[in-house]
Amino acid sequence: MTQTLTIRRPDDWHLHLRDGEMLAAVASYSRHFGRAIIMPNLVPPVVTGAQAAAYRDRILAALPADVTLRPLMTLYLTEGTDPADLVAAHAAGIITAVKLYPAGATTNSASGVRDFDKVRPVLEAMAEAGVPLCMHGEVTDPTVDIFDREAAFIERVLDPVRRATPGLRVVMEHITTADGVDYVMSQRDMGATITTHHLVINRNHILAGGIRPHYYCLPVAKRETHRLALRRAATSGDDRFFLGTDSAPHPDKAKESACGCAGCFTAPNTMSILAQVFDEDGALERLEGFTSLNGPAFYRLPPNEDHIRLVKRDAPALYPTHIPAGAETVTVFDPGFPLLWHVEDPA
Ligand SMILES: NC(=O)N[C@@H](CC(=O)O)C(=O)O
Ligand SMILES: [Zn+2]
Ligand SMILES: [Zn+2]
Repeated sequence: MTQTLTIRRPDDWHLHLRDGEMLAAVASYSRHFGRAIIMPNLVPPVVTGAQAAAYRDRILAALPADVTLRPLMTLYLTEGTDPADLVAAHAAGIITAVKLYPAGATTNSASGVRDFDKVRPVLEAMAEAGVPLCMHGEVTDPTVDIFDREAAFIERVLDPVRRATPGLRVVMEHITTADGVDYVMSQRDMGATITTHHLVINRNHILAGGIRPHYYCLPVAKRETHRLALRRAATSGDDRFFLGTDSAPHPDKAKESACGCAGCFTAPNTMSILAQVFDEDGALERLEGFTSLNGPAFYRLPPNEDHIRLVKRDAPALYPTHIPAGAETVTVFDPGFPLLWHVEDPA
């Protein structure tokens, strides 16, 4: 028995495509998405409008001719960001948003913000010009337990910034806790992305029965009650929540290491996994809102015109377990259950 579901083409509101050989290796795996917000944490980071335009051109050059993904660029906010350059890049359509990494919070975040007062003029200019701010929501205070860093960020940074900068449109990226869900639900004019993997794994998947580096990402997956809160938020139909896969490829050598880096590579099988998750929760009719409607509404963009079709079959959809990237390999996220939903594109 097959079952089909046709939805507007989805968008990915948080994606790492990297650069060079890795970009060439991973770009086509986001083929089902219409648009993607491209994260700027390259080495060195994308900090000016000119760098964002050049990076966008490298992405477009790396995409095969039959992939229509449109990259929406972001700038990496530093304490030295020039508000005039940022506002001009937004007005010219080069960037769609700006990304804030607390310094040291995650992969390639050394140039991030240490002193939030120093970026106050930039945030005010962004509020004025309507440029959304995407935040990696974790404090970096070494005295705060890593499982509490998102909750501490809400109290110490996110809420104070929102109060101090009325009109600033904020996306709390890759929320991982019930605290994140509750905060977003208490606010207006704010969005939150939820990743595919945080709907599937909790911290036991990383740590019980052996350490599994391919499930390690930041913010780190929390306990099961938090995963269930994310599932409820994503499948609720509440338009403040939308998909940002945070697909973040790293060479296997860098993950399977004494100090393995953070990030799950979910681009290849994300839509199959999400269909499975929403199906399991009896919420298939709300999948389109999460993947294809709520994000554009927040970013004040029209939804994609075209569609993809998801088909549930008896035989699972097959995805590679690893992909080659130059001389390296990258492990594809393993959801741990068969993926009965196949993506048919074009619909
Ligand atoms: N999510 C991750 O674990 N890693 C991301 C960075 C990020 O989004 O924080 C990466 O760039 O590898
Ligand atoms: Zn992040
Ligand atoms: Zn990310």
